Amino acid sequence: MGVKIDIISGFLGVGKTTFLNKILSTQTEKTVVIENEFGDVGIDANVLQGEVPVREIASGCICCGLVGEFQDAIESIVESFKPESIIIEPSGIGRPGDIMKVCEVLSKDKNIDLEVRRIITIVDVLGFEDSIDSFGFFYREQIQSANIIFLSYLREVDKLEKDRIINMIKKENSNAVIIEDDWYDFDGRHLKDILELTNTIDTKCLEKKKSLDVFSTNYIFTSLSLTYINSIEENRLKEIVKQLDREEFGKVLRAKGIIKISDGDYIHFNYTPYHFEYQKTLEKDSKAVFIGCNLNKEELKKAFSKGMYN
Ligand SMILES: Nc1nc2c(ncn2[C@@H]2O[C@H](COP(=O)(O)OP(=O)(O)OP(=O)(O)O)[C@@H](O)[C@H]2O)c(=O)[nH]1
Repeated sequence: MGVKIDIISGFLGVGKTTFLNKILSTQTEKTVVIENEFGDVGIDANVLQGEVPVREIASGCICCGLVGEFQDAIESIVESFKPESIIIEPSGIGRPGDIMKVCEVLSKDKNIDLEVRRIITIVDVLGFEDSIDSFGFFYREQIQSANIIFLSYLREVDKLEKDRIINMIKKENSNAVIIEDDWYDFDGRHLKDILELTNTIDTKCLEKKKSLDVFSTNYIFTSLSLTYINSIEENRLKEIVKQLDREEFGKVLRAKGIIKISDGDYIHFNYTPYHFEYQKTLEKDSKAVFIGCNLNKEELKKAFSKGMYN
């Protein structure tokens, strides 16, 4: 039997790693995770919990710039772990169609029996319209490739708005199962049950969704990684977030990291233009990643270094 591939797709900051963590807690198959981060510094591998081995591929997208590395990773995982399944979390600007293509090439050329079982796409209902307007080409592809779609931040919209967004998603993909309940509250078992229901879906319909062009997301998105950031005041961090919202450092679409705040605690923060939150963490390895378009990297660096001395 071939190795089953599940892809957890979705734009920057929609909840892919959170979703993955939930399903890993109930994993019964012998599984390996491939975690792809666009930035140079990986944050998500630290966040993943449990026993499942995680292979991290950073500094680009496994569907364009890092195809070779991705192929090598699959080959070595299959050879050394002999997994029953591989869960791939592409970066938020990754293209599932291209990942499917790579799996197909590996099956044909290297005789590795891989079967794309599911493409799960998570959509942030608050960011949907903005993102489809700004990044239609591949944002749409993430939705169109899915055979199951989960919705994030449902609690922040009313029923009317939720139905409006779901109708727009259906126009992009009428074949996918759209889970209309708030998955964020579900435990891993519940999510696994939902996913297993979609096992019966004929994944052949995914065939035609493979990308045909050679567009690379690396051309429009850039990232900045900061390491060894000194402590920063909580209020200063909140000020920086306001600056991010005002696009003072370019269009920052995602920021995340671990930093020390001035009372000595470390926090794990998550930012998108629609959400900002942070909580205390036991990690003590300061690092942050910013992903966006036209990033003003020098100003961003300065903002954080100012924070050190305030
Ligand atoms: N309240 C709420 N928070 C959410 C929801 N989905 C995600 N989050 C939070 O959003 C933040 C980002 O989630 P991640 O799981 O890191 O998102 P991601 O898609 O892996 O992000 P990338 O690193 O950009 O790929 C985390 O703090 C989550 O707890 C949701 O539906 N509701």
